[in-house]
Amino acid sequence: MLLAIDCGNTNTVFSIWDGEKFLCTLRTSTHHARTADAYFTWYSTLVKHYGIEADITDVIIASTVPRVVFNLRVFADRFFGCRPLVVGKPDCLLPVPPRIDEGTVPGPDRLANAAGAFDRHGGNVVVVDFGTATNFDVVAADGAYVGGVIAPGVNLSLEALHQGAAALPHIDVSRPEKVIGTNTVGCIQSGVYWGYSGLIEGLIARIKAEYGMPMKVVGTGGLAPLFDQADVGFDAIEDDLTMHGLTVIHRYNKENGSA
Ligand SMILES: Nc1ncnc2c1ncn2[C@@H]1O[C@H](COP(=O)(O)OP(=O)(O)OP(=O)(O)O)[C@@H](O)[C@H]1O
Ligand SMILES: CC(C)(CO)[C@@H](O)C(=O)NCCC(=O)O
Ligand SMILES: [K+]
Repeated sequence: MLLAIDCGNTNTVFSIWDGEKFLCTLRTSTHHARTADAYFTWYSTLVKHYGIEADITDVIIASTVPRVVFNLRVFADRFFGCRPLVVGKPDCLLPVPPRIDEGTVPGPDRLANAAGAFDRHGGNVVVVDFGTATNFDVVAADGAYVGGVIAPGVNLSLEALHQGAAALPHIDVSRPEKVIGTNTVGCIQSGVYWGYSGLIEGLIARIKAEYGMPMKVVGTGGLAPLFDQADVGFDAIEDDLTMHGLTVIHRYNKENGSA
């Protein structure tokens, strides 16, 4: 069985893949100082709690935080006796290499999104991924990741507003009915929700115009369903897209002798 690990700047997600389906998904905050033993204590407690019989033979990691990879390698080696595939490292093959400016190191999560989107939709896709940042990942007809957009994430924007403006409280993002807020919270909610909806809609329109061919738009990440309520232009919402991409990359490496 495969353990797929997606380390974002905020959260780290583990999913167990039995070759056909995900048996479970576990989430913890990302901390570079977390040791291999701490990962295993957390992991084994939850796997036992869910009553899962997991015989892990393979591990694949996509990390946007380079420093966490060392302890995750130790974790894979110590507890599963395997050398993990690390997306973005030279020994991890990609089904299709990215086509971006030389010297650019694309986020491994974006490479996984591209592989996952191509497998499900066959290219000419833009993935909109809501995490710490909101990234738009453009996947060409042949499955190559060809770039996109990085915008400040929704929760990061709210936090920045709270940090930078003494009289503004911290609030959670939600969909206000009205655009014209009549209290402070309502005004902030409108600015972030309707402002961000405009950002998404506008960027999708500009990406499509520049790309020049019909594209599918797939939303993923925790806040995708909330923004789908504003009809920003998603054709599909797939909350497991990054993880699915990791299983695709893993399978490709197995088939091509690199894992
Ligand atoms: N209505 C909401 N308001 C605020 N946050 C929400 C809401 N719904 C979901 N979330 C957040 O979305 C997160 C899940 O998003 P996701 O895993 O895509 O990104 P992340 O973990 O925040 O970022 P990264 O992947 O960059 O670490 C959850 O941690 C949750 O806090
Ligand atoms: C944009 C984020 C932060 C999104 O998780 C991540 O993919 C990243 O750190 N990327 C590196 C830069 C790039 O993708 O071009
Ligand atoms: K993510």
